[in-house]
Amino acid sequence: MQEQLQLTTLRQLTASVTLARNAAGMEFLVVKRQESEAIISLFGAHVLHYAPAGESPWLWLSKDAILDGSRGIRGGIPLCWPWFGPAPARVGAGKPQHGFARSMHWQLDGINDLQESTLLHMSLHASDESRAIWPHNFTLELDICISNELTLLLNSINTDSTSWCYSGALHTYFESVATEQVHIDGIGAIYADKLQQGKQCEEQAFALTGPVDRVYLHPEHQVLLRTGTTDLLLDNHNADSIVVWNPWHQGAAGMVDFDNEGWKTMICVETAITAADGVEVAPDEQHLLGVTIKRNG
Ligand SMILES: O=P(O)(O)OC[C@H]1O[C@@H](O)[C@H](O)[C@@H](O)[C@@H]1O
Repeated sequence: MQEQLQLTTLRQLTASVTLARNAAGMEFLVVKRQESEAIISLFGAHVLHYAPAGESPWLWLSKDAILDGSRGIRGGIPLCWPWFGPAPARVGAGKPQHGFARSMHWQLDGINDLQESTLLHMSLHASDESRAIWPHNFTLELDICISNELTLLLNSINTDSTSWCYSGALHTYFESVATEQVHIDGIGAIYADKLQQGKQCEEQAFALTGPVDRVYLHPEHQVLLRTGTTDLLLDNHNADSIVVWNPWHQGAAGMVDFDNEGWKTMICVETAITAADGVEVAPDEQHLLGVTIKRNG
């Protein structure tokens, strides 16, 4: 993966973490531990890669992902915030899909290199740039915990004098062996089908046989994803829904950063808050959205 990204090491930050840069000048944290490895971009606080040592990656990254900071990265775990999907009416027209957190530079606040895990603490603060898109003050904190499992905790803190609402997602792209090998349990049967203008549908067992863009409305806390190589458990924290997305070949062809064959070996299972009004956060209050991805059994 480090080769695909063509990273040059800048310096060792801790025993497990090095700072690296690609040819476009983007900075990355490369985590190498005894039991696992990960790569995180400071642009978007974006986890691009996670794999248990010696095993195939759990996350999918498009071969055509654009890694120059001009747009969000296709693959890994983009952070959709402070809204999911097209900007809601309360925000106004002409705002970026999935918000702005995935396409801004984040601050690295600290690294805790522990024997059982490596913790990365990152944050994004309101700025003139963010207020031009969303006129509120906030601090967004992301804690990433890397061990034999991967945890992301996204904490939305209201530093403003009035309440605001947010929605969003930990928009995880998983690597799979082939579409027919993907099985998902625990998402429930009821979903809003974004391919049918949000029509509410019901399907008892999920099968990936064509394009899907679905918001599962009554998921269980724990979702089981079978990718063909690994059975993964997703422990979702405070999500009101799970989004499942695969654009299939027609959809992928319409995206410059989605490699032509990539749709065959990916599935997005997203830990999301999609309610139209989102979650209200009062001044000085905070709200956590999180996921732990781990091997089943
Ligand atoms: O191209 P983007 O902005 O990264 O979005 C990718 C997809 O993200 C999914 O979460 C949405 O449900 C889809 O509708 C969308 O197409």
